[in-house]
Amino acid sequence: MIEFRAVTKRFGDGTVAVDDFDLVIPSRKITVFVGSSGSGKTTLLRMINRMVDPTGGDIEIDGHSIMRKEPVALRRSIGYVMQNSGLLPHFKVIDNVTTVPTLNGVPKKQARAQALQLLDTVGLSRTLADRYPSQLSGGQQQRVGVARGLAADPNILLMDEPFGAVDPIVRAELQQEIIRLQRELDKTIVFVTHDIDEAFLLGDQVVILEKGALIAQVGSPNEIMANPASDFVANFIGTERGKRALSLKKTESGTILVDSEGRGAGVLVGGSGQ
Ligand SMILES: Nc1ncnc2c1ncn2[C@@H]1O[C@H](COP(=O)(O)OP(=O)(O)OP(=O)(O)O)[C@@H](O)[C@H]1O
Repeated sequence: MIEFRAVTKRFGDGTVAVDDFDLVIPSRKITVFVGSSGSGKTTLLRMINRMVDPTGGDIEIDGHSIMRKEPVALRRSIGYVMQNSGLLPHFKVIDNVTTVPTLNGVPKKQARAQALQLLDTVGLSRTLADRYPSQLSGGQQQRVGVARGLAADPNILLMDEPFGAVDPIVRAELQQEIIRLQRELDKTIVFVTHDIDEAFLLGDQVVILEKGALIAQVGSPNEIMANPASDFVANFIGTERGKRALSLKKTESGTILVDSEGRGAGVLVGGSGQ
């Protein structure tokens, strides 16, 4: 469990990116921070592994304050995946994946064998191990980024808009991979996105943020959709419009669900749609 307690981050120029933030992030679930640009998502994420230190409050992991942990060791014990994969361009795929375990003292041969297994885990062929990042597609690079994030076998995996730069089809594949990986590996994943559909697809817990990391609403996707806490949330998640504003329409052949444009979106199953 990760717990934020009254956490504030004021940067040197006076910008308050995070203002008095409280949240419990449950273990072995996916928590998604979603909000518009500048709402403080990345700052929240980076405070978990001390890439950014809070200026107020405390963050605990399993009851222990991160402020008492050595930042470099903490950072190496938590997986981090960022947009554009963050791979080292002059390192081969395999060396990108083994960097952190090697720094942690894992013998080279063992680190290499584990890295090859991780390529399997993220759905990449082992034949790509000796390529350089520029010789991979964007989606393959992101998979390597995920393998690298998992390399030290961390309990916590932080993901900062990891699929922002890939095309929608590859993005959908990668989203399914994350759902599968979470089920298989049982990690605590904290995921940042500005895409509410991605947040609802991946999140067990979704945290909708306004400027200053003010929590507009926190809950499961179903809770938020069924009961938006404010007009801001309703507007942000699009309950009034688009594919989330579904209504029943009677047709000659039965009752169907239509979206706000009147396009067929599905049927109600279980008899109530007839
Ligand atoms: N190093 C810094 N110095 C000063 N201000 C910063 C710094 N890093 C971030 N900020 C500011 O803090 C606020 C929150 O930034 P943050 O990157 O956390 O937002 P975000 O929600 O992740 O945005 P995006 O979706 O655009 O990545 C913004 O106003 C940003 O300009």
